[in-house]
Amino acid sequence: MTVAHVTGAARGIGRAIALRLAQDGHNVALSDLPSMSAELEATRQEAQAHGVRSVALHGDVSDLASVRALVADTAERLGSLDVMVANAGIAQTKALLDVSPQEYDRVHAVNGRGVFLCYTEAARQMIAQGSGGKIIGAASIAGHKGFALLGVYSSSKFAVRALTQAAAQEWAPHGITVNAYCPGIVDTAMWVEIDRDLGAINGVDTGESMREMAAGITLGRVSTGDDVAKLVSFLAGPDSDYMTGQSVLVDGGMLFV
Ligand SMILES: NC(=O)C1=CN([C@@H]2O[C@H](COP(=O)(O)OP(=O)(O)OC[C@H]3O[C@@H](n4cnc5c(N)ncnc54)[C@H](O)[C@@H]3O)[C@@H](O)[C@H]2O)C=CC1
Ligand SMILES: CC(=O)C(C)=O
Repeated sequence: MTVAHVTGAARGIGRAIALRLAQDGHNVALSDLPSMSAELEATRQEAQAHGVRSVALHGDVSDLASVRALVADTAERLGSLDVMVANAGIAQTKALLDVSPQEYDRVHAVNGRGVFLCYTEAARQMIAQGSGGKIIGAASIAGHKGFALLGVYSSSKFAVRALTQAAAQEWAPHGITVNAYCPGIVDTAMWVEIDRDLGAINGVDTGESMREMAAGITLGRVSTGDDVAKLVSFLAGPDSDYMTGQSVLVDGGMLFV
């Protein structure tokens, strides 16, 4: 049985991925910030109901010591690390002229450095194990197009795509594939926050910004976490063995690139 680690697994897309990977038969290590421990434990219990082993771990993906411990604990408690899903991320909805250098750094610390640390620490473990692996990161449609009022967030997601391409080339000799998923508008707590902040900036009612963005979705609805989890299930399994360095849109047809 393979072992998958999912960061940011307490809620939203990470939770959906955790449950789908458990359903697929992976043993799962699920991690999130300590402040999310109740939600994380609920996800872990749901995952375990699929008949796999599961552990809940706490850590901050922006911190090297923390990510090292997450990887080491996964291998120690579940026997190996075969799939890393670097899902944790934060949003920021602000005009560029209003973003302080500290605010810029925080977004990149979680979304950029966090993915870098999860990718590299997972790769070190997989290389030591000697049996390859699958590394998967959270990018976004905002990693394909810079969105107004989401400029710093968008730049952090472009970074994920670049890291994914470079890592794929560097670690192919070790049998490790590296790919990213690029959701569009997913109905999670993150989008509730973005909708609220866009509404405040543009002076429109709650829900209006999401409705406006959703109007551009070819398939006519916003995404669920499960829509994204289906793609991650494929990327984590053997059917994607001949795929690496890709950042795959799963956006209902918002961007055509
Ligand atoms: N919701 C959306 O429309 C889209 C989301 N994404 C990306 O998908 C990923 C998941 O997004 P959602 O589930 O919507 O977000 P969310 O805000 O609902 O969940 C994110 C999870 O990550 C955790 N987290 C945040 N900072 C962390 C840190 N420093 N260390 C460890 N965990 C941390 C949070 O506690 C939370 O449980 C993110 O990377 C996001 O940027 C990409 C495209 C669209
Ligand atoms: C949260 C996110 O990535 C977008 C584009 O909405």
